[in-house]
Amino acid sequence: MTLVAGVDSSTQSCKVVVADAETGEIARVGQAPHPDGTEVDPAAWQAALEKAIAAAGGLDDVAALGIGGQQHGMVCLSADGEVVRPALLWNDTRSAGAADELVAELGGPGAWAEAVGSVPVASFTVTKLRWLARHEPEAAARTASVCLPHDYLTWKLTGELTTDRGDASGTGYWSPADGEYRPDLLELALGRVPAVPRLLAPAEPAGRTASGVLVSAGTGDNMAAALGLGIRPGDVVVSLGTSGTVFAVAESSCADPSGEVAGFADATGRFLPLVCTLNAARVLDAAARLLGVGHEELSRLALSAPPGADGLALVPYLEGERTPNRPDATGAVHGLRLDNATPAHLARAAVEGMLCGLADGLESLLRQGVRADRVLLIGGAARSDAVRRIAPTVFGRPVLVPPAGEYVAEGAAVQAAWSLSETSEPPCWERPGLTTYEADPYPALRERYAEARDHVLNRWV
Ligand SMILES: Nc1ncnc2c1ncn2[C@@H]1O[C@H](COP(=O)(O)OP(=O)(O)O)[C@@H](O)[C@H]1O
Ligand SMILES: O=C(CO)[C@@H](O)[C@H](O)COP(=O)(O)O
Repeated sequence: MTLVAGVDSSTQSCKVVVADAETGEIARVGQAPHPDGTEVDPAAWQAALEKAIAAAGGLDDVAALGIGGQQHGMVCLSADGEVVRPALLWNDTRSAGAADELVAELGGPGAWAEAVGSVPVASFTVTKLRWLARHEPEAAARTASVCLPHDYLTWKLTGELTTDRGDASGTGYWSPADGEYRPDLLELALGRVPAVPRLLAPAEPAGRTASGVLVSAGTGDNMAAALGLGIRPGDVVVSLGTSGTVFAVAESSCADPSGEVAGFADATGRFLPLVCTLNAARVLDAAARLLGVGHEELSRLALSAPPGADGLALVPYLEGERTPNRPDATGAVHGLRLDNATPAHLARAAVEGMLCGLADGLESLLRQGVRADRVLLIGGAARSDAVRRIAPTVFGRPVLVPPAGEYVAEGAAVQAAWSLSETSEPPCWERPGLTTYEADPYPALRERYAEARDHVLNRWV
């Protein structure tokens, strides 16, 4: 039996799975936490990766490894390969002003959608480079090359600075439609063109570790999840991790001038239209903290309240929001009355509010012509029974839930096996059984959320 390993170096932690390269059967797993915060020293990701690999039994019997990583993070390297400053992550919103500048300078959102398939907001790497040039000119001057979190870890393993089309498509300076970098946009942002990772073909190896383990190209976490689930056109994935994402695999590229849908590339040569919210699983973390309960009790409370929480509506912009682009917004609770001022109603409103943000994202995808024959629900918050049972009410359609698993890491392992086999398409591993959750739609809930979502305060200055 040949074993491969896959990694999910995500916002909150690093997860590793070791699997059979032919069947995908999981043999071992490991995990290690990441530091909190929206800027992180990449050395912390490397330390967590080493711990998670050790927890997964090491790589001595593994033939290939792939790295899936949180998208967009700006990793700046000096000429001698030192990290110039902590990486700004996808959920850092300090470059929101820089994003507005760049959008205006290129000629508006439509120009960016045409150039790179997406309209940059603070999450995108290109806006972080502009912020660096304006606010940390010395660090900008020392930046010889810029890469992404998964590129950094792959580089540390192989000595090669490479990337893949999936993660490159989230930078704001690589075009999914053309398959090329846009050095003009790098120069617009930073004032000069730094070195960028060499782009690898989907199954092209990045190199080998010192001990000889083959390392695949790696990719962004959502692209890896699509691989891990084996989704096809017609499938839509709702991922409820630190970020909330709604995405699908498409045969052609997308360019949404509204900026709601990011026109990313996937890890196989196709495309990955995606909507991302800053707020997802941590909305439920916050609600549990407010109520002084754990996730199981929060779920029980939420299910004990009626759909719509008797008019209590929670707007989940706890970290600002990316879609809609409200980087300075805060969360809000509306419709509070004596009869709905209960822990159960607040728990229900938190689940419904979080899901409504993703339901808006699903509608944005549909407006771009994406087919949603099936909606799959994954991510940490999908472990919640309340989330699984309430999601069909909010989405107005059934949701299919695979067994709790690390589908980003499994997708990275699929890519590792693909790099070993060098076949034209990735290996088709046996997919887990899906549990269907159905419920009566409750349109008034979405109408109530639409009434509430614009009535929020900006963060306290
Ligand atoms: N049973 C649960 N109910 C609700 N949230 C949960 C549950 N289990 C884990 N979570 C939350 O899921 C999040 C981690 O999900 P994960 O997909 O691993 O995030 P990421 O990949 O972004 O690091 C954490 O915020 C955690 O609190
Ligand atoms: O920014 C995006 C997608 O555009 C996020 O999906 C990040 O890739 C973070 O992912 P998680 O840590 O939430 O898995």
